[in-house]
Amino acid sequence: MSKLFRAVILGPPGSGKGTISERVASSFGLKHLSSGDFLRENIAAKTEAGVLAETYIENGALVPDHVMTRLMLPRVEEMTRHSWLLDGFPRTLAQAKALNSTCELDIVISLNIPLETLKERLRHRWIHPASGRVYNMCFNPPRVQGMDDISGEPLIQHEDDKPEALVARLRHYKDVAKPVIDLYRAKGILHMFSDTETDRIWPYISSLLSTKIPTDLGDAQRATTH
Ligand SMILES: Nc1ncnc2c1ncn2[C@@H]1O[C@H](COP(=O)(O)OP(=O)(O)OP(=O)(O)O)[C@@H](O)[C@H]1O
Ligand SMILES: Nc1nc2c(ncn2[C@H]2C[C@H](O)[C@@H](COP(=O)(O)OP(=O)(O)O)O2)c(=O)[nH]1
Repeated sequence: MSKLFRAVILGPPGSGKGTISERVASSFGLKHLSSGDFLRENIAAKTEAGVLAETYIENGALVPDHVMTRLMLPRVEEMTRHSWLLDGFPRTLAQAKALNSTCELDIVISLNIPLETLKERLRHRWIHPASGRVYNMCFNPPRVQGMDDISGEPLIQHEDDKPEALVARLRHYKDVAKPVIDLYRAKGILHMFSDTETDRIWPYISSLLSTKIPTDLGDAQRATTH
């Protein structure tokens, strides 16, 4: 069997992690594992971890490391036959160390997007809460204003995407993410991308992954996932 490929995508809220992860998943056949989606599934299913996490998320706080690692590591460990891209985890140094002890990463993609761009994007971000589908009223608007394309249900805006909450949230992200980025830089697997537009970053990420991912992997995995 060809070697599996394991990647992490890092970046502040609104940097395009979800958007780029979807492109990586469909172009290279990697599984997109999103901590936010996984948390929402657990909250909806009222699992023990979901119940624990809910209050933190409602208050705009990070879920404690021990809850996150208990939730995410088994999910990562069971992916023994698939290549994957982790989005939203690890978020702290403790989570990054826990992930290190579970698996070896091939690359870490880090998105470096100017603050003004992030503020502008998140101001226009609307979400379908049940699925986590994300829209942007300028970049990828829904087909019908205010409604999810698939379910037709109403879209909402996160309280913490509103301008008042944003600046503090972005500052907090920077403090927490810096040691994680430093760790991956020291390991020599960090690739940083800076721009204001996902469409300009994407060709660079795509060509980087084309050089790193074994050529037969994309086809083999696509054949098993679709
Ligand atoms: N690795 C993590 N560690 C701690 N809390 C997490 C983690 N991942 C997600 N969360 C919690 O779940 C919430 C939703 O996560 P999600 O990644 O979907 O959205 P977000 O914080 O708005 O980030 P982004 O805007 O980057 O997508 C976060 O605000 C946080 O409370
Ligand atoms: N205008 C503009 N908006 C963009 C671009 N890339 C992504 N977006 C939108 C989609 C979302 O509404 C918002 C945040 O993107 P996301 O993929 O949810 O980011 P993240 O929070 O997962 O990191 O910004 C982009 O390049 N330009």
